[in-house]
Amino acid sequence: MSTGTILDRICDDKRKEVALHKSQRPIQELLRRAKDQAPPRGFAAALDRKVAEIGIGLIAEIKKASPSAGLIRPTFEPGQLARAYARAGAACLSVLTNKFFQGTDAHLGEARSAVELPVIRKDFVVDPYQIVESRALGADCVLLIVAALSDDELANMEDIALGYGMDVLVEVHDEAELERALKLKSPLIGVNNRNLKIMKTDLGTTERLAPLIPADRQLVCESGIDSPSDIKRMIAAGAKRFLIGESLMKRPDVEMATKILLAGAKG
Ligand SMILES: O=C(O)c1ccccc1NCC(=O)[C@H](O)[C@H](O)COP(=O)(O)O
Repeated sequence: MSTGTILDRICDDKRKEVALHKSQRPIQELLRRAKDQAPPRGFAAALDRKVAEIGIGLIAEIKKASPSAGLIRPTFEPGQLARAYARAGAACLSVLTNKFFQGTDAHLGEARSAVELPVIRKDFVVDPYQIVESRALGADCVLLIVAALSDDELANMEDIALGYGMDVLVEVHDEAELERALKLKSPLIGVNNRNLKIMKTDLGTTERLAPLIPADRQLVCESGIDSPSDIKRMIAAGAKRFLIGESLMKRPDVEMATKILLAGAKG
């Protein structure tokens, strides 16, 4: 019988998957592939540019399914979705490569090769091997979830990612995790509004944590943003950068839905 949160379950599964990958693809091979990649596209810089240009930096997520919502988008073509998001004015893409979200590593390459936007590999990193693997797949940024890692693991994996020139999005859910995140070097601090214990989103999380984020860090408001009024509320709390998946993925016309969200947030 499984205990703990969904995060515990996903991370336990990921540890097994990484052990298998290590036996199939030795680290030396990944190191070579990571070295052969073109340089990262500059994820944080792309967000900054969009914030300067239109006031909002959107990380638009390519997400087929999720543990909380089940199947979100039955018709799913990462390249097409990436182009739709790019046309609508997203700054960056997030691509879920985790099987709990019906994501695959191939989705990342398909989305990234379709556009010029930087891409975060959205997965559950539990081992430094996955940082090298992410770069070998072409990722421009990786996610480190504070709740899933020790301080030493966070610092080590952040160093490896920064060494490749990738950006790192450090994700927190509460004050204690934020305190730990601020010991790291990365400027991008993701505040995830999704409570993984009860699987509900609460925008009050960003409202609570935003004032605790120093001016030299950039808040990324993650999860549960459904409408222009949600974005307006989060802007009032101090957010300019957003990670949005489900509310865009469930619309048949993703480009139009993204344009409406971005335009409505300004008005
Ligand atoms: O989305 C889930 O159900 C979920 C469950 C367990 C761990 C993580 C989960 N989501 C990951 C994310 O951070 C979101 O995909 C991302 O912030 C976008 O959120 P949303 O706009 O609510 O799809």
